[in-house]
Amino acid sequence: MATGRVAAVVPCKDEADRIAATVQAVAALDVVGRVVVVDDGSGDATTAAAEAAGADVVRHGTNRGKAAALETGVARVRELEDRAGEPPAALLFVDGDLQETAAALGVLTDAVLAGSADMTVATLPEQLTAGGGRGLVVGLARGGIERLTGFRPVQPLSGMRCLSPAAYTAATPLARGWGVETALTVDVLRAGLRVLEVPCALQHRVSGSDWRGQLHRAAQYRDVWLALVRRGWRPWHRG
Ligand SMILES: O=c1ccn([C@@H]2O[C@H](COP(=O)(O)OP(=O)(O)O[C@H]3O[C@H](CO)[C@@H](O)[C@H](O)[C@H]3O)[C@@H](O)[C@H]2O)c(=O)[nH]1
Ligand SMILES: O=C(O)[C@H](O)COP(=O)(O)O
Repeated sequence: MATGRVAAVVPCKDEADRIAATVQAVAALDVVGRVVVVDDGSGDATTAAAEAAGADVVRHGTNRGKAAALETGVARVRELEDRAGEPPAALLFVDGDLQETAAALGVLTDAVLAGSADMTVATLPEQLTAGGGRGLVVGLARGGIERLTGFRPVQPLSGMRCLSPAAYTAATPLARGWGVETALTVDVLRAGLRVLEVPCALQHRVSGSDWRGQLHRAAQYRDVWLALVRRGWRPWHRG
């Protein structure tokens, strides 16, 4: 019986307006037994909003990036589950900005709990709000992953993932910052485990084309590039 066997980890920074709806939608999934939110040094009321929504919240005193927030969240899950005496059957990584659409995440857990995949990755439909990206970061991650593993992901940066304990172990320590998703896919596949992309009706806050959005993409590009190079990818390798 899968009820309550999945532990959700929600990394977030400055998501006070969105985190409560996200937590409530995830907690309402039968398969989810625990929701841990990691407030990654927010300057707003993210912690209070997540606690009011019923999440277990851990807070970073200063911002450490998404990968560090995920690691903190998994450590917290382990601490809580050790006390309860039963480790989770799977981990569910959830971005804090999905709000009510996080209710669609249940489909990610099926294949992992059934043992037919070790990591599932959500692919998102077209977003209601247009983004300001030109596909550079996505292209870098997709090509790099394909070069290193032979697998060509549709949405390589998607952070909504369900992992078996073996998949998480294969990917730790996690790659830094925004490199985490790209590295997860490479590391899990290289461990001989199975990765499956699963369509999921999610909507998230997309980055715009203003200077803030472009700065964000520059940081994503840097982190994905570093994650790939540290795994043996070389920029002059076309792919
Ligand atoms: O320092 C930070 C910054 C962001 N976040 C949280 O990380 C998640 C994703 O960040 P977001 O700003 O929404 O990034 P996007 O560019 O929209 O994200 C896309 O690309 C990222 C990889 O670059 C993935 O992590 C995301 O899942 C994917 O939606 C959100 O919950 C954030 O609150 C942190 O925990 N720490
Ligand atoms: O907006 C996005 O999808 C991400 O920030 C990636 O940007 P990109 O379009 O430059 O790959």
